Amino acid sequence: PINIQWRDSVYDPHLKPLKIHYDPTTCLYIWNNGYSFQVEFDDSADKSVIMGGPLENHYRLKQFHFHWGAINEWGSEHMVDSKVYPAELHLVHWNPVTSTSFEEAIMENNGLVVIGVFLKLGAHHAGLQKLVDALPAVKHKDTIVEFDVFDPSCLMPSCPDYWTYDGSLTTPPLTESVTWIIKKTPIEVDQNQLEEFRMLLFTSAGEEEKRMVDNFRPLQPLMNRTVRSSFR
Ligand SMILES: Cc1cc(=S)c(O)co1
Ligand SMILES: [Zn+2]
Repeated sequence: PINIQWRDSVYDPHLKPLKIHYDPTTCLYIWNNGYSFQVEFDDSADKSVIMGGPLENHYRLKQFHFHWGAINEWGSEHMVDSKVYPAELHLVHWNPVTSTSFEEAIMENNGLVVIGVFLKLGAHHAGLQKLVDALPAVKHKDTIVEFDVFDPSCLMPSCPDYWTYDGSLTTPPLTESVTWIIKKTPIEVDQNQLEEFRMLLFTSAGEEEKRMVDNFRPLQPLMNRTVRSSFR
């Protein structure tokens, strides 16, 4: 993740609007992978896909997860002009044109697209609450709960503006295979919803409990990369 300096980003008039078509019935389950809680999707067909934006072709939704802090002062992976948010949603997609599976796409250039959405403290988020209500069932690492019919579009801000840059995964294998699309406008969630995230555990049942908080990676230097914006 990087600190997006608004003034260093370059408006690219060729960037198209991002097109998102998620099929709620492709939602499979939620699980605690010991790093975040993750909602997995059936990616065996082009049912939940994104296209447009900076993308050459369509990409399939595989999973989404969040990164958050122990307190509201930090938690997001990206920053905007050094402003951090209490949490960040990542929707992970892979390229079915150049790869036959997500696992293969991870190792490919342009294999993955991750849409990042900032969460800020504010109004209750009704769409998120369905997810939050399921979290007690995945409190411990390697627990899983069925979670069907959920449309992650409800977690998208209505504002179409985004930044985009080519980067890497934020966790091993850290391959430089990711096109990042970071939405400019955060979504609002309330204090109780953030606190439910912080009730999850990194640890398995029976182990000494470690709260799942601060599961974000530190900023990386931008190096010679350019951040493009879809808006002036
Ligand atoms: C594949 C993948 C992507 C992200 S962004 C993450 O945090 C973990 O795994
Ligand atoms: Zn992530």
